[in-house]
Amino acid sequence: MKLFVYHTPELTPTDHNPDCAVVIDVLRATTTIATALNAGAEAVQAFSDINQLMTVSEAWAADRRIRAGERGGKQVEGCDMGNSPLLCTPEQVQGKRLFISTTNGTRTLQRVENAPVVLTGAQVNRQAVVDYLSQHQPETVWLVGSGWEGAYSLEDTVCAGAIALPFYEQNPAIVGNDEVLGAVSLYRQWQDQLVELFCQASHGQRLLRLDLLDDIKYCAQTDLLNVLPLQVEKGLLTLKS
Ligand SMILES: O=C(O)[C@H](CS(=O)(=O)O)OP(=O)(O)O
Ligand SMILES: [Mg+2]
Repeated sequence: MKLFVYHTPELTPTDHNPDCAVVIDVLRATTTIATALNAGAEAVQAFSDINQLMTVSEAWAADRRIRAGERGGKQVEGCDMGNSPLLCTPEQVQGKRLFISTTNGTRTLQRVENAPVVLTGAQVNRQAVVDYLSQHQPETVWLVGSGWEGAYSLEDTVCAGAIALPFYEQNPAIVGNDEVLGAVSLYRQWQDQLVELFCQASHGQRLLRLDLLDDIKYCAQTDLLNVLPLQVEKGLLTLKS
């Protein structure tokens, strides 16, 4: 197995796909996806285009769907919620499909949708991702951060390091690109102070300006949820059983 870390979807190679792609958007899309599925959502369907989300979700009865639309950290008009994982409670999502479109994470999912295996990872389900990779040993694995509008995001790369660390410690030869070592080093440095790191990050600063410190604290909880979102068809994620 070779691990490659890409800080943003724009930095991934365009001429080939990996055997397995792990989409990472800690603040907040992949944290929200893991939380919603853990809370009993039937599935999560991701859209990079909000208008397409609204059209496709129209076919679902209002009591069987939740429209989660976010741009710039704020809820999109006409949606039921924005992108906060704290709203994905069993009472809200049980048995419903979460239709989600966010600023960054849903674009990353689109970028890697043709990979044979697509998973979503966040700090909250880090171990579930590690367990899958350890068990299945894909030949090439991309850990793809979502960044922010094409720019680097600390929180996504530190999560990539959290996933890569156990493999690197077991066999340094798994390193596929320099970014893996950078991510592992970042996580080693900050693993016990993730809230502090996230609050210093540009993304965390944006969320703090929106009074969303509780979201940051929730997203920083390592291995909170033993769930693994798996793409079963392009853009459609369910729990890996
Ligand atoms: O909803 C979020 O936290 C972000 C948007 S922003 O960076 O807060 O403006 O979207 P995501 O796609 O989860 O990075
Ligand atoms: Mg993000």
